[in-house]
Amino acid sequence: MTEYESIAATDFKSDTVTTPTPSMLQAMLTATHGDDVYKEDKTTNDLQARVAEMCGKPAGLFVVSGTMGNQICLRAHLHQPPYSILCDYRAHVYTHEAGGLAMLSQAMVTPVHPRNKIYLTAEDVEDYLILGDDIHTAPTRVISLENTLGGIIMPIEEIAKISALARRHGIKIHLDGARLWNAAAETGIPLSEYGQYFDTMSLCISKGLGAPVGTVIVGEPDVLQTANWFRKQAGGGIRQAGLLAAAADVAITEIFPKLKQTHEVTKKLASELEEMGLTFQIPVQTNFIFLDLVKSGIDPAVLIEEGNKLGITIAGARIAIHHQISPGAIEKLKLAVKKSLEISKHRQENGGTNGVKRPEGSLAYGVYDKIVIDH
Ligand SMILES: Cc1ncc(COP(=O)(O)O)c(C=O)c1O
Ligand SMILES: C[C@@H](O)[C@H](N)C(=O)O
Repeated sequence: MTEYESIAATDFKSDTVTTPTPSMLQAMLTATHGDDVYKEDKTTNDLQARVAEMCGKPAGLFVVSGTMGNQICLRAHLHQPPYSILCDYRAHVYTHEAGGLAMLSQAMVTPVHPRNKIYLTAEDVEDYLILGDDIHTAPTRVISLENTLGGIIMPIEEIAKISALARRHGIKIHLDGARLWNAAAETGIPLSEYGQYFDTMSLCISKGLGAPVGTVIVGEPDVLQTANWFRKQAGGGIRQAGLLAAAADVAITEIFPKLKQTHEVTKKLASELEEMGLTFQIPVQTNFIFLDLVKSGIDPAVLIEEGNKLGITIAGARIAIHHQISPGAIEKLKLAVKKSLEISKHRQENGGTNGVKRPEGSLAYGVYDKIVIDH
């Protein structure tokens, strides 16, 4: 396969920017062209079966995005409002899915702050479950976990305890597994071992795995049939889905095995940034580095600007590493950070402020660091 350089080679804003490899594009040319709304596309059906089997689940459904995957799984678990969904206060399903839980599911959310400030524990969850039928409440009907969350791997022992807690109370449990591939690659734990603890899981193939489009949700056939109904309702029925499924299939085969290497690149960069005096908001465990710009006194606007001058894209405190990031871009990122530190030091030495302060108690999550630039 000929060497190529992706436009994502210099883009640190997310791992969603990964672009299809030549082999993915090649596979698209030979994909089947069945109509997936009628379940007639072999390439799509084969992908769904492959991911379901990897996760130890009986059924899979190909959808166009992680947001759709999460929202239709969660909606499929909900039957009679009032009800609520319990999740981490930073969870993507709560913070970055356009209010879908309120609008599509008409659900209340119980956003929980982990005591350890890193990942939810069974103790955290148990303290906030809404049980019983008190008419003042919206009982918890689904627990939604995220692994990885901000690159953090949730220990499977904790997942097992939370799953047992959910099942003890007849509560459904969903995993936003947009980056479960990263957790599995880093821990060596098979997807199927994670799958045993969840009623549904949503796995994105369009992030670190690099497919152009697509997520596969897995679970029991009846639940996915209901989810498929909501997919269709949202206009998510896909005609010749095989073109996209073919690329996704190659992404799993070719890029999933490379994720561990991406994590090593991330950790090496993190240690070099630490040597420069940087600190991080949360531990670096997979493919994300969350710089603590407040502690280091770096103004995010300066960091973004210094990156642009060097021809790389930095979005803020979160540095996302993926398989298409070039070694040259890594060097430029370190230079941008070095320059930003110098500018901040110069400002402070001349009586200025570094212009950065974080509202109390906020742990920024998502694409941009939610900090106030106090000009
Ligand atoms: C953890 C997590 N879950 C779900 C999603 C949603 O995926 P999509 O952007 O494909 O809707 C994202 C973002 O891409 C994410 O980071
Ligand atoms: C922005 C957010 O939705 C996306 N999932 C990301 O991690 O970049």
